[in-house]
Amino acid sequence: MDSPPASASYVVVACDATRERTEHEIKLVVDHVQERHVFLPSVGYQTLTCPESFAGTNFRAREDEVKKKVDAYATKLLPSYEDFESEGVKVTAGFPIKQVVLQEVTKYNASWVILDRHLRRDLRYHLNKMPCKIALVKYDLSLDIWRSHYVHETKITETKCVYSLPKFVSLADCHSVEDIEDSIISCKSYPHSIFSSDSSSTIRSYTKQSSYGNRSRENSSLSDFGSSSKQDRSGISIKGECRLITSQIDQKQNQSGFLPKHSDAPLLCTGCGTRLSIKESMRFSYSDIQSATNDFSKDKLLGEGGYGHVYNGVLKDGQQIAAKVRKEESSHGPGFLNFILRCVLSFSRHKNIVMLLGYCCKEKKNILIYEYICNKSLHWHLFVAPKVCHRHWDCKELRFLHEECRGGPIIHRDMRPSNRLLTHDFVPMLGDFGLAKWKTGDDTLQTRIMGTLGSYNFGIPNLKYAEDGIVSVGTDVYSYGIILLISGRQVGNSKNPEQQQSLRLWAEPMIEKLALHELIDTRLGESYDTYELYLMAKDAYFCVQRKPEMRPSMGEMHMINTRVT
Ligand SMILES: Nc1ncnc2c1ncn2[C@@H]1O[C@H](COP(=O)(O)OP(=O)(O)OP(=O)(O)O)[C@@H](O)[C@H]1O
Repeated sequence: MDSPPASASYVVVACDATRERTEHEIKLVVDHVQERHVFLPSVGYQTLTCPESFAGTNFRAREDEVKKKVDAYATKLLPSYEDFESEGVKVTAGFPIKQVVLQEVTKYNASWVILDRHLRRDLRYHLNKMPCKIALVKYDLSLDIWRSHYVHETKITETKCVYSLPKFVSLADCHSVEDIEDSIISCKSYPHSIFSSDSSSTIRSYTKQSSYGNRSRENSSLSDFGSSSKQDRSGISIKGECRLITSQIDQKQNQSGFLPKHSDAPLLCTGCGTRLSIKESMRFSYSDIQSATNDFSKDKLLGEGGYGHVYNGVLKDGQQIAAKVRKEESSHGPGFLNFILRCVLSFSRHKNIVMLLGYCCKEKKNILIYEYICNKSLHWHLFVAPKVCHRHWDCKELRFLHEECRGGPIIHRDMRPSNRLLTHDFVPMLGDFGLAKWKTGDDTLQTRIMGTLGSYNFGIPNLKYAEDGIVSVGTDVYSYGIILLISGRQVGNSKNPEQQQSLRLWAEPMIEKLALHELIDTRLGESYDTYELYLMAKDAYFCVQRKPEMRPSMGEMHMINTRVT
């Protein structure tokens, strides 16, 4: 392990200042961290209450305007935090957040960066760019340590949380960066005083296991971790602890049926430890699927869609699967062709697209085997158990389908909340290619859609499509806009095109007036991010433009969002 540079005694705390709770969090840090540098990047849609609205303005010109306003807001915000300066804390406001964090870490040679929970989206960026230690404050003020030591090489291939502390590190007793480390170690050495007994978080419970017991001592050896490793009272080094925790996670997974080989596979979800291992053969035997799903038992049934029943299962090597069993049995004819088409289209490999692991055909039975996505669908989170407005609106997967696939764009045609599956980190995964089409020729796909309008597409598209049955990539863009609009709001039967259209008519004037809070379901309370709400509303507004040519492409959406956030 590399030692931090001798001069480094700064902790950079990066917060999104538009959030109400942030002030409490900042105070928590400021009250206890002396002679540290607190950095406060800030953006806010309130600054955008300009007389103009989104309406009738060129999309790109509007974005430039937005950036100027946000910059002005950041400058205005600084004086209100001057009090902190007298307490030996430096406050900086700036935009875009991630670049200013990087700038401040470099300038102050900071040894720690603590990101507030709303900056989770930038975690990977920071892990890639910064050599220092990195932690993330979670919703319950507990702390995830993402890097606990200095590194030379910051380029990472995989991000995963090293360990979690169920409470915000008690900074009251910390007088130096080393103390923070000590605090972390001692938390782990005396779990009963610090760790909650809540076992809902798997990482937390792994951490709890790893913090005491003979095994942890046996496994920690100073020679493993370099001479600069710090030791706690029981002789456990920080890095040793991290390594130990990783092995404990693997051990835990093995206990729950994961075999060693699978435990090396890349993590799909850092929340629950689900992994994805790709098989050598795409063809699965029927008996393997039968035993993985307990012979397609009812308690393994995840749900039923138009295509068939979907069962959860665990393969022999520990890989979790979702097996979609086609309702209509066929070994030839249109039904079988549809099965083949789904297979082919599902091969689109992207980190935000549910991966098809393979297929299984037995006599007339056709089964598609997908990776299992562990945290239900966006539909479930919005309508069945709405709690927090999560950032689920990245459109990377659509950009990939529309703009990055070899052989031309793929139009998904079935974008709806139930097709956006989520991990415990709320990473969206697009599933179900049952209606997808390769776009051929010019701007429109001259294919009349089979099936009823209602069952075809949740966001019925493109009024043009509804009228003459022609789809384009703009169809997906429209559906995506509708998904953004319904976020946090139950709109009755989401398959009903008339309701979708009235949702657009209802939302448009509010967005134009920037009365954005009125868009949000009251059940969400204060638990949403105002700036994200602004971005969502803006994106939705443009995506559901009546004329497809007025809608942005997914590439433009992505570019603008990465620039603004
Ligand atoms: N890969 C998966 N991982 C976890 N759950 C899944 C997966 N695929 C589907 N499910 C769940 O199974 C249920 C049925 O999914 P399915 O995709 O068949 O529904 P659908 O979108 O209505 O289907 P269709 O478009 O074929 O009508 C849903 O609750 C969905 O959340």
